[in-house]
Amino acid sequence: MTNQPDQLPAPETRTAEEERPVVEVGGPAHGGHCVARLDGRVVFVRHTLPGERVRIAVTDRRSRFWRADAVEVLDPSPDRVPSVWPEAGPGGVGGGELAHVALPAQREWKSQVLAETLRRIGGQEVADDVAAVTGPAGPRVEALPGDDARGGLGTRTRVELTVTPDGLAGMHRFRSHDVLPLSSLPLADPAIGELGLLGADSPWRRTWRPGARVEAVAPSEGDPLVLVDGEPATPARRRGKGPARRSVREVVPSPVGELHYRVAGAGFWQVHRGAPEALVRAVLDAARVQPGQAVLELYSGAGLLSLPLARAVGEEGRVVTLEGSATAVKDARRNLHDHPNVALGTGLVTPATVSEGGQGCDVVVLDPPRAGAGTKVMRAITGLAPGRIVHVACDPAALARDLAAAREAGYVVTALTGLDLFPHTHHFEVVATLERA
Ligand SMILES: C[S@@+](CC[C@H](N)C(=O)[O-])C[C@H]1O[C@@H](n2cnc3c(N)ncnc32)[C@H](O)[C@@H]1O
Repeated sequence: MTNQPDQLPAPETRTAEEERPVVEVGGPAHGGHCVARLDGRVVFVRHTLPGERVRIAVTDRRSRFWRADAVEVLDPSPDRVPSVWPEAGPGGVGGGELAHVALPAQREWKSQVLAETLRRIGGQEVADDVAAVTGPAGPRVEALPGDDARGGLGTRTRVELTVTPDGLAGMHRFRSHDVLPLSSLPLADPAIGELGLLGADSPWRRTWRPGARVEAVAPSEGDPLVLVDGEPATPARRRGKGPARRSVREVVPSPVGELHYRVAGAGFWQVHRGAPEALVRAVLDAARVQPGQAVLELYSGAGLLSLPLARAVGEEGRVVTLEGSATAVKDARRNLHDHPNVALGTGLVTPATVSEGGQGCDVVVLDPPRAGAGTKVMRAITGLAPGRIVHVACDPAALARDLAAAREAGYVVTALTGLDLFPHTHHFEVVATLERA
Protein backbone atom coordinates (compact mmCIF):
# COMPACT_ATOMS: atom_id res chain seq x y z
CA MET A 1 0.00 0.00 0.00
CA THR A 2 1.35 3.48 -0.82
CA ASN A 3 1.66 6.41 1.56
CA GLN A 4 1.93 4.25 4.67
CA PRO A 5 4.21 5.71 7.33
CA ASP A 6 7.23 3.66 8.34
CA GLN A 7 6.32 3.97 12.01
CA LEU A 8 3.14 1.88 11.94
CA PRO A 9 2.91 -1.84 11.21
CA ALA A 10 1.16 -2.94 7.99
CA PRO A 11 -2.63 -2.48 8.29
CA GLU A 12 -3.40 -6.19 8.35
CA THR A 13 -1.18 -6.73 11.43
CA ARG A 14 -2.28 -3.63 13.38
CA THR A 15 -4.20 -4.02 16.61
CA ALA A 16 -7.41 -2.09 17.20
CA GLU A 17 -5.44 0.32 19.45
CA GLU A 18 -2.94 1.07 16.68
CA GLU A 19 -5.74 1.55 14.14
CA ARG A 20 -7.41 4.04 16.49
CA PRO A 21 -4.52 5.97 18.02
CA VAL A 22 -4.86 8.71 20.65
CA VAL A 23 -3.67 12.25 19.84
CA GLU A 24 -3.37 15.60 21.62
CA VAL A 25 -5.23 18.16 19.53
CA GLY A 26 -3.71 21.52 18.60
CA GLY A 27 -5.20 24.66 17.03
CA PRO A 28 -7.84 24.90 14.31
CA ALA A 29 -6.84 24.98 10.64
CA HIS A 30 -8.74 26.24 7.60
CA GLY A 31 -11.21 23.55 6.50
CA GLY A 32 -13.04 22.65 9.74
CA HIS A 33 -10.41 20.50 11.42
CA CYS A 34 -7.74 20.84 14.10
CA VAL A 35 -4.08 19.96 13.73
CA ALA A 36 -2.57 17.05 15.65
CA ARG A 37 0.67 15.10 15.29
CA LEU A 38 1.10 11.37 15.23
CA ASP A 39 4.65 9.99 15.02
CA GLY A 40 5.74 13.34 13.61
CA ARG A 41 3.08 13.31 10.91
CA VAL A 42 0.45 16.07 10.60
CA VAL A 43 -3.09 14.76 11.10
CA PHE A 44 -6.10 17.00 10.35
CA VAL A 45 -8.74 15.87 12.85
CA ARG A 46 -12.44 16.68 12.49
CA HIS A 47 -15.09 16.64 15.22
CA THR A 48 -12.68 17.75 17.91
CA LEU A 49 -11.57 21.00 19.61
CA PRO A 50 -8.21 22.57 20.45
CA GLY A 51 -6.73 21.14 23.65
CA GLU A 52 -8.67 17.87 23.57
CA ARG A 53 -7.19 14.37 23.82
CA VAL A 54 -9.11 12.12 21.46
CA ARG A 55 -9.03 8.70 19.87
CA ILE A 56 -9.09 9.01 16.10
CA ALA A 57 -10.14 6.91 13.12
CA VAL A 58 -7.89 7.72 10.17
CA THR A 59 -10.02 8.43 7.10
CA ASP A 60 -7.40 9.40 4.50
CA ARG A 61 -3.65 8.75 4.32
CA ARG A 62 -1.62 11.15 2.15
CA SER A 63 2.15 11.35 1.90
CA ARG A 64 2.29 14.79 3.58
CA PHE A 65 -0.62 14.49 6.02
CA TRP A 66 -3.46 12.28 7.19
CA ARG A 67 -7.10 13.10 7.81
CA ALA A 68 -9.03 11.61 10.72
CA ASP A 69 -12.28 11.80 12.66
CA ALA A 70 -12.28 12.00 16.46
CA VAL A 71 -14.32 8.95 17.48
CA GLU A 72 -13.79 9.02 21.25
CA VAL A 73 -13.16 12.06 23.42
CA LEU A 74 -10.85 11.24 26.32
CA ASP A 75 -10.27 14.80 27.63
CA PRO A 76 -13.04 17.13 26.42
CA SER A 77 -12.62 20.87 25.89
CA PRO A 78 -14.76 23.16 28.10
CA ASP A 79 -16.11 24.50 24.78
CA ARG A 80 -17.51 21.11 23.75
CA VAL A 81 -21.34 20.85 23.75
CA PRO A 82 -23.68 18.03 22.74
CA SER A 83 -23.84 18.19 18.94
CA VAL A 84 -26.84 20.12 17.61
CA TRP A 85 -26.75 17.85 14.55
CA PRO A 86 -25.37 14.37 15.33
CA GLU A 87 -26.03 13.26 11.73
CA ALA A 88 -23.16 15.58 10.71
CA GLY A 89 -20.83 13.95 13.26
CA PRO A 90 -18.02 11.41 12.64
CA GLY A 91 -18.79 9.33 9.54
CA GLY A 92 -21.84 11.49 8.84
CA VAL A 93 -22.82 14.13 6.30
CA GLY A 94 -20.81 17.28 5.63
CA GLY A 95 -22.04 20.76 6.43
CA GLY A 96 -22.19 20.70 10.24
CA GLU A 97 -18.58 20.09 11.27
CA LEU A 98 -18.65 22.55 14.21
CA ALA A 99 -22.02 21.39 15.57
CA HIS A 100 -20.25 20.12 18.72
CA VAL A 101 -18.65 23.51 19.48
CA ALA A 102 -20.27 26.23 21.67
CA LEU A 103 -21.24 29.23 19.51
CA PRO A 104 -18.76 31.74 21.06
CA ALA A 105 -15.99 29.16 20.61
CA GLN A 106 -17.03 28.68 16.95
CA ARG A 107 -16.41 32.39 16.41
CA GLU A 108 -13.09 32.23 18.27
CA TRP A 109 -12.14 29.26 16.04
CA LYS A 110 -13.08 31.19 12.86
CA SER A 111 -11.32 34.36 14.03
CA GLN A 112 -8.12 32.38 14.66
CA VAL A 113 -8.37 30.68 11.25
CA LEU A 114 -8.90 34.06 9.57
CA ALA A 115 -5.86 35.66 11.27
CA GLU A 116 -3.63 32.66 10.67
CA THR A 117 -4.70 32.18 7.03
CA LEU A 118 -4.15 35.86 6.23
CA ARG A 119 -0.63 35.60 7.67
CA ARG A 120 0.30 32.19 6.22
CA ILE A 121 -1.06 32.77 2.71
CA GLY A 122 -1.21 36.57 2.40
CA GLY A 123 2.14 37.12 4.10
CA GLN A 124 3.27 39.00 7.21
CA GLU A 125 2.71 42.42 5.57
CA VAL A 126 -0.95 41.68 4.86
CA ALA A 127 -1.32 40.35 8.42
CA ASP A 128 0.31 43.53 9.77
CA ASP A 129 -2.01 45.77 7.69
CA VAL A 130 -5.01 43.89 9.08
CA ALA A 131 -3.68 44.04 12.67
CA ALA A 132 -3.22 47.81 12.25
CA VAL A 133 -6.97 48.24 11.59
CA THR A 134 -8.38 45.51 13.84
CA GLY A 135 -6.11 46.08 16.87
CA PRO A 136 -4.00 43.53 18.75
CA ALA A 137 -6.97 41.14 19.18
CA GLY A 138 -6.80 40.58 15.41
CA PRO A 139 -9.68 40.17 13.00
CA ARG A 140 -12.94 38.98 14.54
CA VAL A 141 -15.77 36.93 13.05
CA GLU A 142 -19.03 38.13 14.62
CA ALA A 143 -22.46 36.52 14.96
CA LEU A 144 -25.47 37.96 13.16
CA PRO A 145 -28.10 39.54 15.43
CA GLY A 146 -30.41 36.96 17.02
CA ASP A 147 -28.34 33.90 16.07
CA ASP A 148 -27.09 33.15 19.57
CA ALA A 149 -30.59 33.37 21.03
CA ARG A 150 -31.68 30.67 18.57
CA GLY A 151 -28.61 28.51 19.18
CA GLY A 152 -27.42 29.26 15.65
CA LEU A 153 -30.22 27.00 14.36
CA GLY A 154 -32.85 27.51 11.66
CA THR A 155 -30.78 30.08 9.75
CA ARG A 156 -30.51 28.47 6.30
CA THR A 157 -33.04 29.45 3.68
CA ARG A 158 -31.52 27.20 1.01
CA VAL A 159 -30.97 23.46 1.48
CA GLU A 160 -29.78 20.98 -1.11
CA LEU A 161 -30.59 17.30 -0.66
CA THR A 162 -29.87 14.18 -2.71
CA VAL A 163 -32.17 11.16 -2.88
CA THR A 164 -30.75 7.81 -1.66
CA PRO A 165 -31.07 4.59 -3.69
CA ASP A 166 -34.04 3.81 -1.38
CA GLY A 167 -35.81 7.02 -2.34
CA LEU A 168 -35.14 8.92 0.91
CA ALA A 169 -33.96 12.53 1.10
CA GLY A 170 -30.41 12.80 2.41
CA MET A 171 -27.00 14.34 1.93
CA HIS A 172 -23.59 13.07 0.91
CA ARG A 173 -21.39 11.52 3.54
CA PHE A 174 -18.44 13.91 4.02
CA ARG A 175 -15.89 13.44 1.19
CA SER A 176 -17.87 10.52 -0.26
CA HIS A 177 -20.33 9.74 -3.04
CA ASP A 178 -22.53 7.78 -0.58
CA VAL A 179 -25.82 9.46 0.23
CA LEU A 180 -27.04 9.08 3.81
CA PRO A 181 -30.75 9.47 4.59
CA LEU A 182 -31.44 12.26 7.09
CA SER A 183 -33.95 12.48 9.93
CA SER A 184 -33.45 16.16 10.78
CA LEU A 185 -32.32 19.49 9.31
CA PRO A 186 -31.70 21.64 12.41
CA LEU A 187 -29.69 24.27 10.50
CA ALA A 188 -32.51 24.84 7.99
CA ASP A 189 -35.18 27.52 8.30
CA PRO A 190 -38.20 26.03 10.14
CA ALA A 191 -40.30 26.53 6.98
CA ILE A 192 -38.08 23.98 5.22
CA GLY A 193 -38.40 21.54 8.13
CA GLU A 194 -42.19 21.86 7.93
CA LEU A 195 -42.21 20.73 4.29
CA GLY A 196 -41.83 17.13 5.46
CA LEU A 197 -39.14 16.21 2.93
CA LEU A 198 -37.41 13.68 5.19
CA GLY A 199 -38.23 10.11 6.13
CA ALA A 200 -40.03 7.11 4.71
CA ASP A 201 -43.48 8.72 5.10
CA SER A 202 -42.61 11.87 3.15
CA PRO A 203 -45.36 12.78 0.67
CA TRP A 204 -42.60 14.15 -1.61
CA ARG A 205 -41.14 10.70 -2.31
CA ARG A 206 -43.41 10.23 -5.33
CA THR A 207 -41.98 13.41 -6.90
CA TRP A 208 -38.41 12.14 -7.14
CA ARG A 209 -36.26 9.17 -8.13
CA PRO A 210 -33.06 7.82 -6.56
CA GLY A 211 -30.14 10.16 -7.20
CA ALA A 212 -32.37 13.22 -7.77
CA ARG A 213 -31.20 16.63 -6.55
CA VAL A 214 -33.73 18.36 -4.32
CA GLU A 215 -33.46 22.08 -3.59
CA ALA A 216 -35.66 23.61 -0.89
CA VAL A 217 -35.93 27.38 -0.66
CA ALA A 218 -37.59 29.39 2.15
CA PRO A 219 -37.83 32.95 0.83
CA SER A 220 -38.47 35.99 3.02
CA GLU A 221 -41.91 36.42 1.36
CA GLY A 222 -44.35 33.71 0.35
CA ASP A 223 -44.36 29.93 0.55
CA PRO A 224 -41.27 27.74 0.33
CA LEU A 225 -40.32 26.35 -3.06
CA VAL A 226 -39.07 22.84 -3.84
CA LEU A 227 -37.20 21.99 -7.02
CA VAL A 228 -36.46 18.39 -8.02
CA ASP A 229 -33.67 18.22 -10.59
CA GLY A 230 -34.34 21.90 -11.27
CA GLU A 231 -38.10 21.48 -11.87
CA PRO A 232 -40.74 22.84 -9.45
CA ALA A 233 -42.36 20.03 -7.47
CA THR A 234 -45.34 19.68 -5.14
CA PRO A 235 -46.45 16.66 -3.14
CA ALA A 236 -49.27 14.86 -4.97
CA ARG A 237 -51.98 15.96 -2.56
CA ARG A 238 -51.36 19.64 -3.38
CA ARG A 239 -51.12 19.27 -7.16
CA GLY A 240 -53.33 21.44 -9.36
CA LYS A 241 -53.27 24.48 -7.05
CA GLY A 242 -51.94 27.00 -9.56
CA PRO A 243 -48.97 27.40 -11.88
CA ALA A 244 -45.60 26.08 -10.76
CA ARG A 245 -43.27 28.79 -9.47
CA ARG A 246 -39.58 28.77 -10.39
CA SER A 247 -38.60 31.95 -8.58
CA VAL A 248 -39.10 33.50 -5.16
CA ARG A 249 -39.42 37.01 -3.70
CA GLU A 250 -36.86 38.34 -1.25
CA VAL A 251 -37.21 41.54 0.78
CA VAL A 252 -34.14 43.03 2.44
CA PRO A 253 -34.23 45.95 4.90
CA SER A 254 -31.32 48.34 4.34
CA PRO A 255 -30.02 51.84 5.16
CA VAL A 256 -31.14 52.94 1.67
CA GLY A 257 -34.70 51.67 2.11
CA GLU A 258 -36.43 48.32 1.70
CA LEU A 259 -35.02 46.33 -1.20
CA HIS A 260 -37.21 43.98 -3.26
CA TYR A 261 -35.88 41.14 -5.41
CA ARG A 262 -37.13 38.23 -7.45
CA VAL A 263 -34.64 35.38 -7.64
CA ALA A 264 -34.64 32.04 -9.50
CA GLY A 265 -35.18 29.24 -6.95
CA ALA A 266 -32.14 27.42 -8.36
CA GLY A 267 -30.07 30.61 -8.60
CA PHE A 268 -27.50 31.97 -6.18
CA TRP A 269 -28.80 33.83 -3.11
CA GLN A 270 -27.15 34.25 0.27
CA VAL A 271 -28.09 31.23 2.39
CA HIS A 272 -28.40 32.66 5.91
CA ARG A 273 -31.73 34.40 6.61
CA GLY A 274 -29.90 37.51 7.86
CA ALA A 275 -27.05 37.45 5.32
CA PRO A 276 -28.53 39.69 2.61
CA GLU A 277 -29.18 42.52 5.08
CA ALA A 278 -25.83 42.05 6.87
CA LEU A 279 -23.87 42.09 3.60
CA VAL A 280 -25.73 45.08 2.17
CA ARG A 281 -24.99 47.03 5.38
CA ALA A 282 -21.35 45.95 5.50
CA VAL A 283 -20.74 46.74 1.82
CA LEU A 284 -22.45 50.17 1.99
CA ASP A 285 -20.41 50.95 5.12
CA ALA A 286 -17.19 49.85 3.45
CA ALA A 287 -17.80 51.39 0.01
CA ARG A 288 -18.99 54.78 1.36
CA VAL A 289 -20.18 55.68 -2.13
CA GLN A 290 -21.35 59.25 -2.69
CA PRO A 291 -24.12 60.49 -4.99
CA GLY A 292 -22.73 60.93 -8.49
CA GLN A 293 -19.93 58.35 -8.14
CA ALA A 294 -19.20 55.47 -10.53
CA VAL A 295 -19.06 51.91 -9.17
CA LEU A 296 -17.82 48.74 -10.88
CA GLU A 297 -19.43 45.66 -9.30
CA LEU A 298 -17.96 42.26 -10.19
CA TYR A 299 -19.64 38.87 -9.65
CA SER A 300 -22.93 40.67 -9.10
CA GLY A 301 -25.38 37.71 -9.15
CA ALA A 302 -29.06 38.64 -9.10
CA GLY A 303 -28.23 42.17 -7.95
CA LEU A 304 -28.28 41.88 -4.15
CA LEU A 305 -25.57 44.56 -3.87
CA SER A 306 -26.24 46.31 -7.21
CA LEU A 307 -29.62 47.65 -6.06
CA PRO A 308 -28.42 49.41 -2.86
CA LEU A 309 -25.31 50.65 -4.68
CA ALA A 310 -27.52 52.09 -7.45
CA ARG A 311 -29.64 53.89 -4.83
CA ALA A 312 -26.53 55.18 -3.03
CA VAL A 313 -24.93 56.72 -6.17
CA GLY A 314 -28.27 58.23 -7.22
CA GLU A 315 -29.41 59.24 -10.68
CA GLU A 316 -26.23 61.22 -11.42
CA GLY A 317 -24.03 58.26 -10.56
CA ARG A 318 -23.64 54.91 -12.32
CA VAL A 319 -23.10 51.25 -11.51
CA VAL A 320 -21.56 48.86 -14.04
CA THR A 321 -21.92 45.18 -13.15
CA LEU A 322 -20.38 41.99 -14.51
CA GLU A 323 -21.76 38.52 -13.81
CA GLY A 324 -21.12 35.17 -15.51
CA SER A 325 -24.51 33.49 -15.06
CA ALA A 326 -27.08 34.51 -17.67
CA THR A 327 -29.91 33.36 -15.33
CA ALA A 328 -28.62 35.62 -12.56
CA VAL A 329 -28.35 38.58 -14.94
CA LYS A 330 -31.92 37.95 -16.10
CA ASP A 331 -33.02 38.22 -12.45
CA ALA A 332 -30.85 41.31 -11.97
CA ARG A 333 -32.44 42.94 -15.02
CA ARG A 334 -35.86 42.54 -13.39
CA ASN A 335 -34.60 43.65 -9.98
CA LEU A 336 -33.02 46.82 -11.40
CA HIS A 337 -35.45 47.66 -14.21
CA ASP A 338 -36.26 51.10 -12.78
CA HIS A 339 -32.59 52.06 -12.37
CA PRO A 340 -31.36 53.38 -15.72
CA ASN A 341 -28.07 54.31 -14.04
CA VAL A 342 -27.08 50.60 -13.91
CA ALA A 343 -25.44 48.79 -16.84
CA LEU A 344 -25.73 45.04 -16.32
CA GLY A 345 -23.04 43.05 -18.10
CA THR A 346 -23.14 39.31 -18.74
CA GLY A 347 -19.74 37.68 -19.04
CA LEU A 348 -16.75 36.30 -17.24
CA VAL A 349 -14.69 38.52 -14.99
CA THR A 350 -11.25 38.61 -16.66
CA PRO A 351 -8.46 41.18 -16.68
CA ALA A 352 -9.72 42.37 -20.08
CA THR A 353 -13.41 42.70 -19.08
CA VAL A 354 -12.45 44.46 -15.85
CA SER A 355 -10.21 46.99 -17.64
CA GLU A 356 -12.86 47.59 -20.29
CA GLY A 357 -15.88 47.91 -17.99
CA GLY A 358 -14.28 49.79 -15.13
CA GLN A 359 -12.73 52.86 -16.77
CA GLY A 360 -13.23 55.93 -14.57
CA CYS A 361 -14.79 54.08 -11.63
CA ASP A 362 -14.44 55.51 -8.13
CA VAL A 363 -15.15 52.28 -6.26
CA VAL A 364 -14.88 48.57 -7.15
CA VAL A 365 -17.02 46.04 -5.26
CA LEU A 366 -16.31 42.34 -5.85
CA ASP A 367 -17.98 39.25 -4.40
CA PRO A 368 -16.20 36.37 -6.12
CA PRO A 369 -16.91 32.65 -5.71
CA ARG A 370 -14.82 30.50 -3.35
CA ALA A 371 -11.72 30.55 -5.59
CA GLY A 372 -11.45 34.34 -5.21
CA ALA A 373 -10.70 36.81 -7.99
CA GLY A 374 -7.10 35.75 -8.55
CA THR A 375 -3.93 37.76 -8.98
CA LYS A 376 -4.50 38.82 -12.60
CA VAL A 377 -8.02 40.12 -11.97
CA MET A 378 -6.82 41.91 -8.81
CA ARG A 379 -4.07 43.57 -10.88
CA ALA A 380 -6.66 44.68 -13.44
CA ILE A 381 -8.81 46.12 -10.63
CA THR A 382 -5.93 48.05 -9.06
CA GLY A 383 -4.95 49.17 -12.59
CA LEU A 384 -8.24 51.12 -12.70
CA ALA A 385 -6.91 53.13 -9.73
CA PRO A 386 -10.21 53.26 -7.82
CA GLY A 387 -10.28 55.20 -4.56
CA ARG A 388 -11.63 52.15 -2.77
CA ILE A 389 -11.98 48.41 -3.36
CA VAL A 390 -14.49 46.39 -1.34
CA HIS A 391 -13.77 42.65 -1.40
CA VAL A 392 -16.49 40.27 -0.15
CA ALA A 393 -14.92 36.86 0.43
CA CYS A 394 -16.27 33.47 1.47
CA ASP A 395 -12.85 31.79 1.61
CA PRO A 396 -10.05 33.24 3.76
CA ALA A 397 -7.27 31.58 1.73
CA ALA A 398 -8.51 33.08 -1.55
CA LEU A 399 -9.01 36.43 0.21
CA ALA A 400 -5.42 36.32 1.50
CA ARG A 401 -4.09 35.75 -2.05
CA ASP A 402 -6.24 38.57 -3.43
CA LEU A 403 -5.16 40.98 -0.66
CA ALA A 404 -1.50 40.13 -1.27
CA ALA A 405 -1.94 40.87 -5.00
CA ALA A 406 -3.61 44.21 -4.21
CA ARG A 407 -0.83 45.05 -1.76
CA GLU A 408 1.83 44.53 -4.43
CA ALA A 409 -0.07 47.09 -6.48
CA GLY A 410 -0.06 49.62 -3.62
CA TYR A 411 -3.45 48.99 -1.94
CA VAL A 412 -3.68 48.18 1.79
CA VAL A 413 -6.50 46.92 3.98
CA THR A 414 -8.16 49.82 5.80
CA ALA A 415 -11.12 47.93 7.32
CA LEU A 416 -12.10 44.30 7.73
CA THR A 417 -15.30 42.72 9.07
CA GLY A 418 -15.84 38.99 9.62
CA LEU A 419 -19.45 37.76 9.58
CA ASP A 420 -20.55 34.32 10.77
CA LEU A 421 -23.03 33.60 7.98
CA PHE A 422 -22.70 29.83 8.45
CA PRO A 423 -23.09 28.85 12.13
CA HIS A 424 -22.14 25.23 12.96
CA THR A 425 -19.88 24.98 9.90
CA HIS A 426 -16.30 26.23 9.46
CA HIS A 427 -17.37 28.77 6.82
CA PHE A 428 -17.62 32.54 7.29
CA GLU A 429 -17.67 35.70 5.19
CA VAL A 430 -15.26 38.64 5.24
CA VAL A 431 -15.78 42.16 3.90
CA ALA A 432 -12.41 43.88 3.39
CA THR A 433 -11.85 47.49 2.31
CA LEU A 434 -8.70 48.38 0.38
CA GLU A 435 -7.35 51.87 -0.26
CA ARG A 436 -4.17 53.19 -1.80
CA ALA A 437 -1.32 53.18 0.71
C1 LIG B 1 -20.68 34.67 -4.17
S1 LIG B 1 -21.77 34.96 -5.52
C2 LIG B 1 -22.17 36.64 -5.25
C3 LIG B 1 -23.42 37.15 -5.88
C4 LIG B 1 -24.05 38.39 -5.26
N1 LIG B 1 -23.08 39.39 -4.87
C5 LIG B 1 -24.90 38.00 -4.05
O1 LIG B 1 -24.46 38.22 -2.92
O2 LIG B 1 -26.02 37.51 -4.25
C6 LIG B 1 -20.64 34.93 -6.82
C7 LIG B 1 -21.22 35.16 -8.20
O3 LIG B 1 -20.13 35.12 -9.15
C8 LIG B 1 -20.57 34.50 -10.34
N2 LIG B 1 -19.33 34.03 -10.99
C9 LIG B 1 -18.56 32.98 -10.64
N3 LIG B 1 -17.45 32.95 -11.39
C10 LIG B 1 -17.52 33.99 -12.24
C11 LIG B 1 -16.67 34.50 -13.26
N4 LIG B 1 -15.49 33.91 -13.53
N5 LIG B 1 -17.04 35.61 -13.93
C12 LIG B 1 -18.23 36.22 -13.64
N6 LIG B 1 -19.07 35.79 -12.68
C13 LIG B 1 -18.73 34.69 -11.99
C14 LIG B 1 -21.55 33.44 -9.89
O4 LIG B 1 -22.46 33.13 -10.93
C15 LIG B 1 -22.22 34.13 -8.70
O5 LIG B 1 -23.39 34.79 -9.09
